[in-house]
This record gives sequence, C-alpha cells and structure tokens, in this order.
Amino acid sequence: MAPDPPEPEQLPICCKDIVTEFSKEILSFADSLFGLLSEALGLSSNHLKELGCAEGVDVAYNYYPPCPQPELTLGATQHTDTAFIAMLVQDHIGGLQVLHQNHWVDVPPMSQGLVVNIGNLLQVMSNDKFTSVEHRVLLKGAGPRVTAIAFFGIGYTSNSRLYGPIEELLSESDPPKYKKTTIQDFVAGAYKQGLDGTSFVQLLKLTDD
Ligand SMILES: O=C(O)CCC(=O)C(=O)O
Ligand SMILES: [Fe+2]
Repeated sequence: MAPDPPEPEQLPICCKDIVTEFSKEILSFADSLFGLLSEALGLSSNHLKELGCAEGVDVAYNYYPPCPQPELTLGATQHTDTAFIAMLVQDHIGGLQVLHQNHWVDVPPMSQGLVVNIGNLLQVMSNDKFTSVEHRVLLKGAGPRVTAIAFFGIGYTSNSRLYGPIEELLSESDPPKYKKTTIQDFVAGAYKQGLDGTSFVQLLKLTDD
C-alpha cells in the first residue's frame, strides 16, 4: 500500500475505502511508533524514519475458516516476521500466541487494540537490543477468524538500501552480530528457508552463538 499504492480500481469495491483508510492511519501511527522505538534505542527520534522504516507497508488479510478438529492442526506455524515491525488487528475469535520464556502465551483480542510485533529487520538493526517475537496461530472450532496485518518494509521493492546493525549502537564491547542485507535479498532468503521454526535472523548471523 506504500510507497506505491494500487490504483483504486485494482481493489475490490467492497473494501477499497476501508483498506485505503486503514493504510493511511497505520502509516501515520507508524511515524509516531518508529519515533518511540528510535528513542528506546537511545537514538534521535527521527533515526529509524530516516532509514526508511516507515515508508513501505504491505497489508495482508488472513482468513481462518472454523476448524472441526482444531487440535490436529495450526493456523500458522511458529515463525518470526521478516519486516521491521508488523501491526496486527485481530477480530474477537483469538488464537494468536507468542513464545515467552519457552511457553506459548495467548494474545487475547482487544477491541480497538493493535498488536505490534518486532520483526527480523529491526532485531538486526538494533543488534539484538530488540528481539523479533516468535508467534503462531491456533485454530478454533468457532469462526471464521479474520486478521489484518501491516508489514513495514518487506514489499518496498524499490528500496535498495543496505540494512544491518546501526553504527551508533555498536562499540568494541558490542560488535555487529549481523551482516548487512538489502530487503529483497533477505526476504528471498527467508522465503527459500520457509516456516521451519528457525528465526530468519540466523540467515544474517556473523557468528554461531
Ligand atoms: O493472524 C494472525 O493472528 C497472525 C498472522 C501472522 O503471524 C502473519 O501473517 O505473519
Ligand atoms: Fe507473523
């Protein structure tokens, strides 16, 4: 949806207004959020925005039909998101879980609430000061379940910048843990690896710790 949004006639009539409005609102929210994330890293509030983190967004919609035997399958297997961050709106059904201290913890749906996941690219840029969250989706007998998810960074194909650990965060005692990559190369590597439960940040690790 950004920086090159589809022409209005390329979107289905039933959702074109809401999709356009949603994209506009999350881009504006992302501006504030990347400011706060920059400050949390001890950087100036414009730092992540100047690196293009808030410029490109892809919006995906997931549809999980009601499942007659939910205990036999998953809606989404364990993974981390490749993006800088992902912003998720979930309906009232639930099923999203995050891995915290080796336990799966429910992320209960919150009316009007957004779930924000740190993605792989921000983990790499922060040199592990932020960690991209492992998550999965359980299926329910109830439903269907619908989620809207905005991935910042990954569909921005005209962005040829190299992303790696931010220089200002590095020192002799905190050397870079990752090599630099373009978004395109990183996403291509992640798609090739597939959702096998290994975080995609491993693709860029400089050491095997
Ligand atoms: O639908 C959800 O709750 C999460 C989906 C998800 O993790 C993804 O699309 O990457
Ligand atoms: Fe995800």
